[in-house]
Amino acid sequence: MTWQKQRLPEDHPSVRSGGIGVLLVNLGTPDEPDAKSVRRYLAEFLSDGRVIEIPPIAWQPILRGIILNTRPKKSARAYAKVWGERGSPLATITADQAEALRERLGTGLTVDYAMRYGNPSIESRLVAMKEAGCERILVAPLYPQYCAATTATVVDKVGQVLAKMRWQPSIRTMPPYHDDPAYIAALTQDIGAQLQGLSFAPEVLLLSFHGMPKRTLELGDPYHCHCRKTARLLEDSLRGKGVIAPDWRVQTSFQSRFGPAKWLEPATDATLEAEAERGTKRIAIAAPGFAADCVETLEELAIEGKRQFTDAGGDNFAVLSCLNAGAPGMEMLETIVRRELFGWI
Ligand SMILES: C=CC1=C(C)c2cc3[nH]c(cc4nc(cc5[nH]c(cc1n2)c(C)c5CCC(=O)O)C(CCC(=O)O)=C4C)c(C)c3C=C
Ligand SMILES: [Fe+2]
Ligand SMILES: [Fe+2]
Repeated sequence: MTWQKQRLPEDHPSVRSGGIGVLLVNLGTPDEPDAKSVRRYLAEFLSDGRVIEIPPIAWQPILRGIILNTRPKKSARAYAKVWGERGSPLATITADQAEALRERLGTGLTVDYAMRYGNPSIESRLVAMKEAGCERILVAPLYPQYCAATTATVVDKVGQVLAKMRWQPSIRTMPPYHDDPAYIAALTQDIGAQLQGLSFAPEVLLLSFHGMPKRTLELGDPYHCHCRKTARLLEDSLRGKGVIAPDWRVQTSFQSRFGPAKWLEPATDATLEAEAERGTKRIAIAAPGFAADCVETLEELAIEGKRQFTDAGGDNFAVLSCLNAGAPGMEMLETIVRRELFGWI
């Protein structure tokens, strides 16, 4: 980034320009694990028409009258179980990913992170990057599988922020990377290392993705297909590299159902129970669709999932960590980000 003072009239404001930035974006999380903070976060998240595809006139009374009076208390209890010294795991890990990427890309680039809902907001970070002189910004939604409720809403938000700027930076957005060889290789390496460290040999490796209303698949959202393709490529890679034994089964499921509508199936909780009931004693779960561990992996899978599996008769249960800011995941992110910055750096 350059501090351009050359040949400006004395009374001309100084402007920073010429910089290039990368903005990592994840979903968002409450500021604190209490009902008030969770309520504020859920109110923003669940008011997004990309997330709840019901007309606001019908949805807002349900949201304000029922959901925001019941769910925050329950969700806050889940967040409290996984909250770390530095705060929400999702925010902490995303900050660590930005730091690690900054080190890998070198000092010539500005690397920051934002949350689609909550803090730090996309608006605050984009404005800060522009003020720091970034004229070109790569926005990188940390979602391997494209989904309107996640990827598209980040791009929508960026558009809303740009709409308020007189002097806009040029923007690129990182594409989904569900079938990128760098992503499959990172998962293979990371999952392989974690499986080797287990004290038991699983009979089943369950790949659990965040769910979506089934209707979105019928409306043309590629999310389900992206998840299925990731699962297929990952299983092929794990088998091809001898990471998993030939007799292990690899299953795919969808977690975190929200509301009464039909969601993608099979559901993770039902799969865990069904596996235990058919006699599976040892299971490992990976969540390849989450770039960072969060309440959905650390509480819903690691705590609730374990209870569901063992209550139904299972013995050994392990949830593997997400790629987070570890070397395989950061290697992948650096590869993809450098590719998307082509021509800019
Ligand atoms: C990884 C992709 C994700 C998709 C697709 C997704 C869709 C989706 N989610 C909800 C509702 C909730 N999700 C919640 C948490 C949450 N969701 C994702 C990711 C995806 N969501 C993450 C990374 C997180 C964790 C956030 C954290 O702070 O750790 C929650 C909040 C928690 C709770 O109350 O259970 C809700 C609610 C919908 C409705 C949806 C698609 C329509
Ligand atoms: Fe979600
Ligand atoms: Fe959940």
